[in-house]
Order: sequence, then C-alpha cells, then structure tokens
Amino acid sequence: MDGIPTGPRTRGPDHPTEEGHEVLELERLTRAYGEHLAVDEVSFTVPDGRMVGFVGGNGAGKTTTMRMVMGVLAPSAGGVRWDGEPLTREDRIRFGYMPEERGLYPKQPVLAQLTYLGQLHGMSAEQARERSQDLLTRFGLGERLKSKVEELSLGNQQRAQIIASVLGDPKLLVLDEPFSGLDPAAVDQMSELLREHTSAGVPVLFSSHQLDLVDRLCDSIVVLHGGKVVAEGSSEELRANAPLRYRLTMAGDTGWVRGMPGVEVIDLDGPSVLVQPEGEEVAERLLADAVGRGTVREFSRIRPTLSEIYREVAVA
Ligand SMILES: Nc1ncnc2c1ncn2[C@@H]1O[C@H](COP(=O)(O)OP(=O)(O)OP(=O)(O)O)[C@@H](O)[C@H]1O
Repeated sequence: MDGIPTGPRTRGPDHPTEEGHEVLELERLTRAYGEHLAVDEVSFTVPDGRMVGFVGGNGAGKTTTMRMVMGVLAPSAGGVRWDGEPLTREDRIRFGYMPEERGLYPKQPVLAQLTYLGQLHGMSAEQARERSQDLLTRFGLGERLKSKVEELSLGNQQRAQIIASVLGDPKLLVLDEPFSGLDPAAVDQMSELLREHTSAGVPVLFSSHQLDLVDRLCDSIVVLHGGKVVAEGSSEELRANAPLRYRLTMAGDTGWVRGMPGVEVIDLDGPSVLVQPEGEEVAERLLADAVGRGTVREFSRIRPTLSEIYREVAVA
C-alpha cells in the first residue's frame, strides 16, 4: 500500500468517524475574463472518501474551476472551504494536483523528478525515492526509472503524472483529465489507485470527457455547461430525472405508434420504436394497444446512458 494516505482506514462515506469530515466545498466560485464569465457561481461539494467526476464540454470551465480550487488562479468572487474553513496555503500544500498543463519536466529522469517532488512534500530523500520507485514499478515503469519524461510514451508520461499527484499522501486529489490518453489497462490501474485513496477517506475530484468511465468510477457527477452547474448527483439520481423512455418491438410495423396521444416517437425503424410517453399510464396504454395489434417481442424501459443525460443537460 505504498503511497497511500495513512489516515484511518475506517473513514469514508460508509464509515464516518468522529474526527470530522474533510470535505471540499466550492461556494459560488466565479471567474471572469474581461466580460466573459468562464465560471459562474459554481457550488458543489466533494465529500471525504468520494470520487466526484467533473464533466462538461470544451470551454465549460472545468480547468478554471480546478485552478481556483488549487489557488493557481484567484476567483473573481466566491470561495473554497476545506473542513468547514476557508482554504489556506497550508491546506493546499497537502493536496495532490494534476494540472492540465502537466507538471513534470520533459528533460529530467522520471525517478529523480518524482523523488524531488516527494521531498517537496516533506519526505526524506530516501523515503521519496523508495515510494516513487515502488509506485513506478507497480505501474509498469520499473524499467524506465532513469528515462527522461520525454522519452516515455504519452500514456506512460500520464501514469508518471498521476503518480506525482499522489506522492505526498494527499488529503485531497484534484486531477485535470487524468485518464486522457491512457489505455484500458492503465485506466483500470489508475482507477484502482484513486479508489485506494477514496477508501482511505480522501476526496477526489477529476475532470474527464470519458463519460462511460465517469459513470463507472464516480460516486457523484457534476455537469458544467457555460460556466454553470447544470446537473449534479449520483448517476442514479441523474437518471431518475431523465425522461421516461421505452423500446417497443413487434412482429410487424410499429408506425401506428405515431398516432398515439401522449407518446413522443424518438426513433422508429419498422418493427422497433423508441418512445417517450408522458407517464407510466401512457406507457401501459401503449403496451395494451400493442398487444391488441399483434405480437409484442419486447417492451422495455430504457435506462439512459450518462452520455444521453449529458446531451440533455449540457448541449446547447
Ligand atoms: N487565460 C484565459 N484568458 C481568457 N479566457 C480564458 C482563459 N482561460 C480560460 N479562458 C476561457 O474560459 C472558459 C473556460 O475554459 P476552461 O479551460 O476552464 O474550460 P474546460 O472546461 O477546462 O475546457 P476543456 O474541456 O476544453 O479543457 C473558456 O471560454 C476559455 O476560453
């Protein structure tokens, strides 16, 4: 478990402790560039032991928000609290951050660089080297310890960047697109690494455009659009607010569905139709009608994907 925070193992959403929750709270965080509001009163919480996915289209304001959390950028208004108190410089030193522009120097050997970063987080040179080496080895870079960062493949550079962000036993992780460019095996390894941190009570906030991955990994999701939070919750909560949709498949043509009051046809392809009924009663009426008209092969409620929900709330 090298590189994993040493906090009590019992912390986390299912095992709250009495020593308080280390929760990150963004309160009406706002950033303007000239007339343009890049981030507009963004409020949400990253609770201890939770993994929060931050999604939104290009230019939605994710990076700007994360930079303000990390103190790289000053907010125009609003603030950030940690453990109920305004965030300080000292708090931020204990946070792990993977910036959009990445932090590692291309020309320096990867182990030497991580060792140096570990020392900046207060470890001895020996501790820092040992922990860096263990993590690099665990994630398949054991043979590349002396390679310069620029000599690694992009995916391996990304692994090293993620390792760099967890080196100092962070109290919070803020990661800007940590999974971009990783192959599926690396995604699994890095997700496991992040999960180890949430299990130890660390709140994790990461941005991503990979919605399936966010759906799979995150305890909750914040959707940003045009600098504003347009949806927030667990994927189940987001789904509960999504429109009711059913797929009806019959032996014959389903074109007759177009004439049914209260039923919007989303997609119709001969014997199969995707519909959005106004409510459960309308769906039941539709099924009864279908049974009266011929053989029903399928009538099922469609669980929307996160991508579909995202398109509903975040595509202009
Ligand atoms: N230094 C800057 N000067 C002026 N405008 C900026 C600056 N940085 C960001 N912006 C603007 O702020 C908005 C939010 O950008 P930001 O990089 O936070 O979005 P993002 O959600 O991270 O996008 P992406 O997914 O493309 O990385 C955009 O309209 C961008 O053009």
